Amino acid sequence: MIQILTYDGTTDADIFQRIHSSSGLEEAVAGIITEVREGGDEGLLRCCARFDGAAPSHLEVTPEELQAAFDGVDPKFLAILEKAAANITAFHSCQRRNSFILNDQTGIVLGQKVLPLERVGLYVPGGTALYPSSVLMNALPAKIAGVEELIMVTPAKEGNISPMILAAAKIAGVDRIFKVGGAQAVAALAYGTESIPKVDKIVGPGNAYVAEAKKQVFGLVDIDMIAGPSEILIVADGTGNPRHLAADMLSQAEHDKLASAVLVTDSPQLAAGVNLELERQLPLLPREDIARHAIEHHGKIILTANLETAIQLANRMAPEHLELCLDTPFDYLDQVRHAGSVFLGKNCPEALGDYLAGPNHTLPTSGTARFSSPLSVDDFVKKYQYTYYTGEALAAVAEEAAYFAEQEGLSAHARSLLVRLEAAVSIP
Ligand SMILES: NC(=O)c1ccc[n+]([C@@H]2O[C@H](COP(=O)([O-])OP(=O)(O)OC[C@H]3O[C@@H](n4cnc5c(N)ncnc54)[C@H](O)[C@@H]3O)[C@@H](O)[C@H]2O)c1
Ligand SMILES: N[C@H](CO)Cc1c[nH]c[nH+]1
Ligand SMILES: [Zn+2]
Repeated sequence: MIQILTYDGTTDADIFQRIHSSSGLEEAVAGIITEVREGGDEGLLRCCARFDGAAPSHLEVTPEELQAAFDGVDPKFLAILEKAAANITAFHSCQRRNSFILNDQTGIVLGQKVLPLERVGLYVPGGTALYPSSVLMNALPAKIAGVEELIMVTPAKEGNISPMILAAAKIAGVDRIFKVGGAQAVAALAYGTESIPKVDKIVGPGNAYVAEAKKQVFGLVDIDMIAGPSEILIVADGTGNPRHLAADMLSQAEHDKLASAVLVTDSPQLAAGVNLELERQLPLLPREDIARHAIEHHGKIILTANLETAIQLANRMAPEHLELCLDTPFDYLDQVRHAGSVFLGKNCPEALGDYLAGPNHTLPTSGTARFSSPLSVDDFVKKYQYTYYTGEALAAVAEEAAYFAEQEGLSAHARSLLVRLEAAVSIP
């Protein structure tokens, strides 16, 4: 069902879909942002009525609503959410950064302070599928970083948010939750309204409207990344199990018609076997239409001469998720340069990472793993640096620094360096 390509060293590495942008999207989103910036809550509610069918009767989820939702969720699911939260917390706790002080020169103290962001907005998608896992993956690193106030927004259907989403928010310690989604929610977080406080940074995945809104408000606030459709690239040799590999490809294909699933192997037998398995398993999926579209339009099976070439190709593609379905995957890990998250061995389906393993599932897509990283505690802190010199320490370097300034033609800089010196009698 997928065309099997033989890699000749020139196969286009630009296989993953670029960030989706439809015509008119930019203008439509700019209009929504203006409506919220100028109209505040009124503009926001108008947009909710227009794009989500109805405006919620009240914007903020009350503590009673939150508790009732939590109490209504299947206890088995609550226990799994708690377990996922514990694993995500354990992993992300290792990412904490310390401030430092450098005072190895007499009379000089240098330092860098790491501080949590004060207020962060978390977008949780709520259109076609529900992602309580994304609540945990985005909120927990923020809590670990020490963010003072975490504001969540998500679309409400008929005035209500899914109890599973609310339960995940309660477990993760989200501070306030608002029943708004889409570009209007991003605008409200960026500019603030009477009800929704302005935040310093907006994180979380969303559809094309959400992504475009994040792009347009970047600069006024920070954003995490523009996440495109899901991607998986599997490197496997002839010992791979076609049934398992096809299942892994379909796990990401079912996210989105634009999702990509790629197998790179040195085994023609495995390639053919996975192809047959894809066709066999697709009709078993409730989201067959989405997964079939993704596989048929953005699925690839690529044959390489050996595994080293397979990994070189993976590096060129810089996939969001990379599975090394090999018997000795650690032998190959050092060859990996560009990927969002790597899954090692034959017992590590990528879906483990979506929910439970602990590493983050908000990852760079569309080849951006070449220069960007998974969402982490780093996304929720900022730094400032500081410098202290005694008079003696300044005197020891002032002339050199002033000379440097003169070379740049900046004599006021030079003057400020020399004017404090004891011997600065000639400086007026
Ligand atoms: N990368 C990740 O970690 C990750 C995780 C979960 C979800 N996702 C992605 O997030 C996306 C979720 O999208 P979704 O649509 O289900 O939910 P969403 O919440 O992102 O978008 C729904 C909102 O879009 C707005 N909207 C819809 N049609 C509109 C229109 N014509 N004009 C203006 N606004 C409009 C509405 O306000 C609606 O509430 C998917 O693409 C999914 O793959 C990614
Ligand atoms: N695989 C998605 C990111 O590409 C994240 C996710 C959430 N739930 C299931 N999967
Ligand atoms: Zn997934």
